[in-house]
Amino acid sequence: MAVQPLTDQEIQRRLEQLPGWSFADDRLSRTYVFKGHPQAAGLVAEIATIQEELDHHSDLTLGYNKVGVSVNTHSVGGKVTGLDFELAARIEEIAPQHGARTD
Ligand SMILES: C[C@H](O)[C@H](O)[C@H]1CNC2=NC(N)=NC(=O)C2=N1
Repeated sequence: MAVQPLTDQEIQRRLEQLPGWSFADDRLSRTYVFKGHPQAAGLVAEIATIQEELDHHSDLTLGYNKVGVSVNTHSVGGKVTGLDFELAARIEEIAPQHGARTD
């Protein structure tokens, strides 16, 4: 079955498994905070690899010690789908390895 937008209720249910992520303006978002720039940049590089593997791409912002991730699914007109949650879960798996703060 083709990818479909999730209902608000389903989004809220899935967000319970992703502490730190939020839903607003039809996007899933999270900011990660690091000790410094190399760690933040390292996460961005690994996210890029995962995004190519999934063929699903977030908007990333790299600051001095922060990485912002924001994603929805263009092919359904910019709504949140299971693909966005799949990417978020993959990023959550690797962020601690780059020293992302857990607070
Ligand atoms: C052709 C290519 O598979 C599509 O454009 C993919 C690429 N990455 C994507 N990323 C996101 N976030 N949404 C999409 O619909 C999407 N589509």
